[in-house]
Parts: sequence; structure tokens; C-alpha cells
Amino acid sequence: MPNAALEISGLSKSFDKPVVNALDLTIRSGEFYALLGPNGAGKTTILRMVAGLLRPDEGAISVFGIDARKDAIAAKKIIAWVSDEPMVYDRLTPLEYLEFVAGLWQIDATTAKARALDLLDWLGLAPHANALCGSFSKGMLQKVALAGALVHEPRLIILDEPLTGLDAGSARQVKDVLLNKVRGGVTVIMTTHILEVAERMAERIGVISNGRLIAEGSLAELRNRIGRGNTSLEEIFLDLVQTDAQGVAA
Ligand SMILES: Nc1ncnc2c1ncn2[C@@H]1O[C@H](COP(=O)(O)OP(=O)(O)OP(=O)(O)O)[C@@H](O)[C@H]1O
Repeated sequence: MPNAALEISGLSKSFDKPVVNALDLTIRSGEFYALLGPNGAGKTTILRMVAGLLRPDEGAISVFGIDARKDAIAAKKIIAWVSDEPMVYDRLTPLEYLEFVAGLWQIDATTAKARALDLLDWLGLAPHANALCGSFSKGMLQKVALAGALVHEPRLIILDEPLTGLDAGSARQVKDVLLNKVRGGVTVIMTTHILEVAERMAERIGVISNGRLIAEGSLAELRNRIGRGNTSLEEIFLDLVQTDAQGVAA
């Protein structure tokens, strides 16, 4: 697809058993895409391969036309990876941390500071900009990690369960930042178990089960697919996953 942010084809990964099975997945440029699936379906494994943190057994990954397996550094420059386990240096303040990360990306100090202050402001961290991260709650650390992932202004933001554990105010700040990024043309892919978030925010939803994409589309398309007009995403999800499990067991 010419305007794809991400094109995955034939992607496979096994640990002691197959976890990702010949996956094909295309995310359009500028799209907000939610990846759903039961525990252990392979979502994190897929995203870790896209982010260049895990080597696929087979398959191709293209990020805005860059072969992410052959030219991992070029791909990483345009990707943000936000894990569900934030890694931030305890002995730095959020501002120092963001300036440090910006330095790794060779962003000049003035731009780095301006971006860092904007991100801290959007995420409600401005009052804590000069406190040590070691004193922060897990939710605050999650927001600092998100800010760190965005400081190089990536074109593709990949997030693994970004809202888990956040209070309502923090979740709203994170959602607003992501929606603003999408409005600015950035592509967002995130996993979530909060179906309401996928329902409200995502333009398209992909359902992963046993390492394969078993359904994909807008909420309306998924509803049509299971043949009921007013169904909630939760019912659609449970229906799809149960049907897939029956198929795998048969
Ligand atoms: N490094 C690893 N070594 C061995 N097995 C692994 C490794 N990483 C993941 N797995 C296994 O791969 C399977 C898929 O895990 P993955 O974390 O991708 O699922 P998930 O869909 O993200 O699940 P959840 O919704 O619970 O986060 C699981 O059975 C998991 O135990």
C-alpha cells in the first residue's frame, strides 16, 4: 500500500511454541489503530518485533517504506515504542530525562527543552518537572516514559497498554496527547484491554488470537461481520475470540 505507515507480511515468531503465525497486517498512515486480543494472543510480541526489540523468525516489516529488518536504525528513528513497563532513570528529573533522551537523538538543546516543556505540560507533569523521578508513582513514570518516547517527534507511535494503571485524569491527558498527534498526521498503534478506549478512539480495530489477525475493521464493520447491528465491542470481541478458539480446537 503506497501510504502505509506499517506493513507486516508473513511475520512469525516461536518461543517454545508458535506465538505469531504468518501475520499480515497493514496500518495506514495517519490512522489510530487498536490491537485487541486475549492474554497471551501475541500482541506484545508483534509490537516488540516492529519496534526492533525482538528478532522475527520469518517475515517482513516495513515502516513508511523502510525495511525495518534490514535498516533497523532508520526505522527506529521514526518509531516511538512505549512499553507497559516504564524505564526511567530515578536520579533524573523529568526535564533532565527528556533532555537526555533528546540528546541521544541529537536534537539541539533549545529545541529539546521546548519540546520537553510542552510534553510535560500536556501530560500534567509541569509541576513536577524538577522533582526526581525516583519519587514518582507508577502512573507518573508511565507519563514520563511516554514523553521520552515522543521527544524525537516520531511518525509512528506504538504503545503497549498505555492506559493501564492510570487514574482518570492521567488517562485523559495521555488520550488527548495521542489524539492530538493523530490530528497532526502521526500514526498510532496501541494494544489495550480497555475495550471502551478502542471503541471510542480507534478508527480501526484489529483482533489478534493465537498470533493471527482474526478480524479487522471499524467498529461498524466488525458489527456487520458478526451480523448484529447494535452490539458492543465487548460482545463482538468475545464472539470473535470464542469462534476462533473453537476453530483452533476443532
Ligand atoms: N521472551 C519470551 N520467552 C518465552 N515466551 C514468551 C516470551 N515472550 C512472550 N512469550 C510467550 O508468548 C505468548 C504471547 O505473549 P504476548 O506477551 O505477546 O501476549 P499478549 O497478547 O501481549 O498478552 P497480554 O494481553 O497478556 O499482554 C505467551 O504465551 C508468552 O508467555
